[in-house]
Amino acid sequence: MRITEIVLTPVAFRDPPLLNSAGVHEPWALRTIVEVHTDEGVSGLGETYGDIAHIERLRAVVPSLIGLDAFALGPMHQRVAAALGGVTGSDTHGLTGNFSAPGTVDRVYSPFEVACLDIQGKAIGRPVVDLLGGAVRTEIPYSAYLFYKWAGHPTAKLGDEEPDEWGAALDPAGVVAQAKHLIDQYGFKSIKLKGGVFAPEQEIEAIKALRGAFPGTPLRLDPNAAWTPETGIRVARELDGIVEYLEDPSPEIEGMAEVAKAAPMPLATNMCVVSFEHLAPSVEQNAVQVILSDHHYWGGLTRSAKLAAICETFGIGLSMHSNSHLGISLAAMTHLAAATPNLTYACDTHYPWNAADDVVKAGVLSFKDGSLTVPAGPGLGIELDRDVLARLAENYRTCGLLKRDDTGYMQRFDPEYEKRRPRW
Ligand SMILES: O=C([O-])C(=O)C[C@H](O)[C@@H](O)C(=O)[O-]
Ligand SMILES: [Mg+2]
Repeated sequence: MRITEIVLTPVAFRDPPLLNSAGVHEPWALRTIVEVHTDEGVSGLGETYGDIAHIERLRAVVPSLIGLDAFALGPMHQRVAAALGGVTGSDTHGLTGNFSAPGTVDRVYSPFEVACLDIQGKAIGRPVVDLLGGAVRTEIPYSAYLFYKWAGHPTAKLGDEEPDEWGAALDPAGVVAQAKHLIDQYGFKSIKLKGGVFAPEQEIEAIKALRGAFPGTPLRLDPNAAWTPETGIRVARELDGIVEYLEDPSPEIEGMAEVAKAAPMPLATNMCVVSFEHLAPSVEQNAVQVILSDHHYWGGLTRSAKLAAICETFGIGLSMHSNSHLGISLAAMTHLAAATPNLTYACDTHYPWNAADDVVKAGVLSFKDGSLTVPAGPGLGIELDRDVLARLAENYRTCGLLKRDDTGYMQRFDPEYEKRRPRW
């Protein structure tokens, strides 16, 4: 079953003004939809970042994948590495941390691997989860992903925004209201708050307000490395018994290791351990106790399964990370989570913030009690909505954005704003 054609479609979809330690989300989030076609008429889908440097790398490797067997994933990884040669420039996206050449190969390979697994599943009439070892669970819990947020995107200056359907969340009461909104709609049973926006005292207060409003619900706080190790230790002690893990309190493996020595709860990361070469130094220093896997940068679903085995070997917990994404990514995340026994935490997803613009036909990916049922159809079990795809591709052509730039967008409204890590 040979690959005959690969179509890359960059898309843009609406994104609310979600705040984080690097700035604020722009009005459009970018992704690339990957379609792989074969000589047997079976096609597969993948989804990845939409930043221009990443798209250029995807384009650069496509010719070397034409003619390859859709089952030849090992050779495919080698071909991607060879086509990228000595990777230069930055392939970072958002707040996903350290750039490295092997990590870039894994990022570029990932959507092609997912599309080929979709093809393989369709060819043998089985869901992708069966290609990953079979489902150890069929309902995949996701967490309510809360963000501090402006009421809407400003027109010219901060304060002139038209409120969107979510409204503002700029203090503990706003955060609790947002949690209620998300939980009422989706039924989530655990909560993550994206922090690193306000001084740690306010974010501790917000977590305590969530604890009061949702007793017994597992909570997490993620300031994306906005705190010095000293601040990280102070916050960790304040949140003892309140959060199930603290995510990326401080920058780098060394900073996390320092916090970990004193923190009463596990530390999690999607910033300092984001590629296979980061695992050994992290294990040596016991820097993190939970890794947020993400198939978009761990090299697809099969390499994420390898990460899971390494975590099991070293007694490291496993959770799942997300960035702004659409339903192809969500379906892939769900199959992976279903096949990964030691993924014991509810997965992150940005999907509720972007669901209105999904390129996947409605019906399959619908949350019940905070969980998704693993799609049962062959492959990823989803279908592309070509009308939506065409609309989002047109958005991409007209939106004027070529890469994610949370800091630059923030500076339009606050010229003094600087990205600082750590800030407190
Ligand atoms: O857990 C995380 O660090 C993320 O989800 C990274 C994302 O870039 C998030 O901070 C965002 O969307 O602003
Ligand atoms: Mg994180």
